Amino acid sequence: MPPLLRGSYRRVVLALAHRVVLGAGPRWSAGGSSCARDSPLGAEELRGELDRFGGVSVRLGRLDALDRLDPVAFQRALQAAVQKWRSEGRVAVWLHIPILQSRFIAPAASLGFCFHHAESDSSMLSLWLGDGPSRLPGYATHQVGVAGAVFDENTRKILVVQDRNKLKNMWKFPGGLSEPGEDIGDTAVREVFEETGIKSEFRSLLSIRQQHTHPGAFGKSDMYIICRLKPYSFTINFCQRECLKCEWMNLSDLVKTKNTTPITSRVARLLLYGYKEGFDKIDLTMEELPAVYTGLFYKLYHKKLPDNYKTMTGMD
Ligand SMILES: NC(=O)C1=CN([C@@H]2O[C@H](COP(=O)(O)OP(=O)(O)OC[C@H]3O[C@@H](n4cnc5c(N)ncnc54)[C@H](O)[C@@H]3O)[C@@H](O)[C@H]2O)C=CC1
Ligand SMILES: [Mg+2]
Repeated sequence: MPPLLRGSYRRVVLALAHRVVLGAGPRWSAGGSSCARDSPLGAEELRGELDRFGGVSVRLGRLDALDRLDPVAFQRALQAAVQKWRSEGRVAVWLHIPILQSRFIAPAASLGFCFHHAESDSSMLSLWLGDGPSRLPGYATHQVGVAGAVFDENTRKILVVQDRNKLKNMWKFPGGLSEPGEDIGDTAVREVFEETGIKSEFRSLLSIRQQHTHPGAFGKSDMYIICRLKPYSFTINFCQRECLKCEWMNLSDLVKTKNTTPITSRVARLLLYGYKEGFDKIDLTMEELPAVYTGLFYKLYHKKLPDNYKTMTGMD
């Protein structure tokens, strides 16, 4: 490799080669990753970066000139840019718009852009340029709720609550929605503590329910996961805002009661089965494994695999 294409210089050359610069106005300065302008405002110029699928990503927050660009001028610039990208065979355009630049959403929509997703401070619009119907992946399809079935094997009691804001007051396991980046078991332990004051630890995953067009999921589907937790504190101090009642109930009473939801009743019976015949019959245990991406790990849940099967290679 020539000396000039070594190390950081090579990285800069490659990064510039992947940039897509376009428009009739003055050129942008190419200093570092920022897009600082070195010429007067009014330039109708948009800069994007190529992704590995052949699409172009444009982050409006990085284009300083847009602060003083009106929506009509933006629409002209974007239209010209889209034409150019289309002629270059790009398959899609991603437009990242900070919330304070939302005045550019309508002009983009008039050119065929649609919302792909939104976060609290920005939205992402996309436009498919490839042949046939769009092959861009959609965004989130489910919300994830997690409950904790906190079972005390010594007393055979199970922790149950009645929600305050529900139409019917039925016994259920304490739980709630998972936060971004939160492990399933951590959600169960956190929600149980927030709603009941009981401290517990994760033991296993017991069930997964999938329900579409769930009323509380903003039109998305709902994934509701119930975990088996082991308590290590026992004094209830329940959240009055979220719960109407909270108690340690005999597992056999929860199995019998009609004042519960079908899923709670089913999981109560599953726990009874596990208690009588061994929790290995019902538990999906968790193990952390390395992801193929360097430095990342994930949690895998499945029935316990005997150690000799973890290394076994053949059928013998
Ligand atoms: N079958 C069962 O036993 C039940 C299962 N679930 C599942 O539990 C999960 C969610 O659990 P939650 O306890 O509901 O979540 P959560 O414990 O995270 O509480 C949600 C909170 O948000 C509030 N809230 C919800 N919508 C609101 C709105 N539009 N405006 C203002 N406040 C609002 C609620 O009052 C509650 O305080 C879901 O996966 C759901 O399917 C929930 C209830 C019963
Ligand atoms: Mg809750």
